Amino acid sequence: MRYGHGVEAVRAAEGELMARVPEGALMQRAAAGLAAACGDVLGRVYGARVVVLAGSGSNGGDALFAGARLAKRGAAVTAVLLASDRTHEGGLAALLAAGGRAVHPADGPAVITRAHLVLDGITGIGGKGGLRPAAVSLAEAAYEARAAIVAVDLPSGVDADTGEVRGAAVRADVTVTFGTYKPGLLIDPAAGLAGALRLVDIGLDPYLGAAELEALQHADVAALLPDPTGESDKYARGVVGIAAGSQRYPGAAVLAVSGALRAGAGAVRYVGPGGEAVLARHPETLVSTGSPHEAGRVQAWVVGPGLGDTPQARTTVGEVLDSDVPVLVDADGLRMLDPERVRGRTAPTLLTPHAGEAAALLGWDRADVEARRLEAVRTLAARFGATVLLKGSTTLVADPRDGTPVRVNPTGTAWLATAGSGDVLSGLTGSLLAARLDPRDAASVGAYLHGLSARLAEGPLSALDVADTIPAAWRNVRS
Ligand SMILES: NC(=O)C1=CN([C@@H]2O[C@H](COP(=O)(O)OP(=O)(O)OC[C@H]3O[C@@H](n4cnc5c(N)ncnc54)[C@H](O)[C@@H]3O)[C@@H](O)[C@H]2O)[C@@H](O)CC1
Ligand SMILES: Nc1ncnc2c1ncn2[C@@H]1O[C@H](COP(=O)(O)OP(=O)(O)O)[C@@H](O)[C@H]1O
Ligand SMILES: [K+]
Repeated sequence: MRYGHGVEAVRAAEGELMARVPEGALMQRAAAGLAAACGDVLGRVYGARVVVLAGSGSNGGDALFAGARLAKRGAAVTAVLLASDRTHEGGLAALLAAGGRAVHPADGPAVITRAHLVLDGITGIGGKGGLRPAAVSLAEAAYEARAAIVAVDLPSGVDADTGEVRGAAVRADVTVTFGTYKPGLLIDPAAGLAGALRLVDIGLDPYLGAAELEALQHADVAALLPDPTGESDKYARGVVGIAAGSQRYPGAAVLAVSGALRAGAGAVRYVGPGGEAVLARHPETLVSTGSPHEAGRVQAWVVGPGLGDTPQARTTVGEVLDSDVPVLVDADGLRMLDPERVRGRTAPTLLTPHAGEAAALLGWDRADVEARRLEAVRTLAARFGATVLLKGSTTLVADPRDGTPVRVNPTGTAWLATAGSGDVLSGLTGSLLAARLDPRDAASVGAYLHGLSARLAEGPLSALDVADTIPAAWRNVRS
């Protein structure tokens, strides 16, 4: 598991730790890890041209001390001092003593043009808002120079706590972060600017407290996958009910059923007008044309994909919500939700909106959901008393229980932005709910397998390709 902590928790932990170690020790640990990462990026440090963009705080201090270490190993290091009257004194002194030099920002672009590596030490967790104009032109010069850009702790200009990007920000190839992942490194749009992440242990762990965010890794998913045992029968493995599709969108039914079958459901019961299309593709499906309560026993329901917005669809959603098993509501089903009705359910509910659907549920603009994903998903979970999986470039899963970390899915790929892939996710996740995973686990394992399937499919893919690759993703997690 990867854990993320916000600025307040990091500052508190730093305070505790600093009281126990010699002054400056943490910054030296950070700088040593940073210099080692720069060495890996450069391949050969001796003779490399390195530029340090040094802001006024400790982030600049980390970068300057790392620059000093690289200078000692034979790199030609130039610091561009963004606030020359407030530069970290010890860091600058160390760099100059190691043979580095310092220049004014106006001279920055000329040295950046020739650099092999640019260290972004403008702001870290103390940054407020986007980059200021002097820094913007340096960040642009670094980007144009095609130098490798290594961000110190965070790409400067992004919001460490939320992943928001409110102005200009550095676009890094690698971010070397200290002690723990900050939310802004894991959540888009900021995460998209961080490049590859590298965590340097500076000894904060014992003082960090409960995580705010979690990202599952292969081993975590492997431990949660519901593999059948010798005693399993189809009921023990989980029967999932799918109420999806319409005359107009029978394909949504096929895709949701595909997702469920590929994710190990013991059986899939389908209700709705798409039965013929479902059977043509998946003859093993138990199809009925009546209403959900006539379909027979299921361990979880998926309702909503391609359902349309008709009185019949509303009745279907209402009946499913009346059931006493976990329910996943997606797509059209989300338009028919009353928070009180969801809150009053006896079994868990999982909502899986994309940004547009989340915006409609919240009464926000879609762009605001995309900019403030963490706030959006938490607000929805609290309002509905439900687990919420917010889809998109970073899929987030929030639980209504207080203090439960939000899960961030690390496996997505933009190739998933293809019609119908969300329907596959709903069936896949419904199958995990039917296998009795806790809704938060079902949602985060579902998103993980879904993203991994798309990655394994490599390149352009259709939603059915995603479904067909789920077993390979399952094996990949197991291997
Ligand atoms: N002090 C220590 O021993 C350690 C410090 N670390 C580093 O210290 C950083 C936090 O340091 P600070 O609290 O000094 O804060 P930062 O260095 O992140 O930034 C604060 C400084 O930047 C200025 N600033 C804020 N927003 C700005 C903007 N948009 N444009 C330009 N300047 C802006 C502020 O005026 C302030 O001087 C961490 O991110 C990390 O890099 C630790 O990770 C390692 C241990
Ligand atoms: N830029 C992106 N990067 C990664 N995943 C994405 C991106 N855009 C969309 N996705 C994923 O693709 C799927 C699309 O689902 P959805 O929006 O419901 O589409 P549909 O209704 O066509 O099935 C979701 O799993 C979502 O997380
Ligand atoms: K930085």
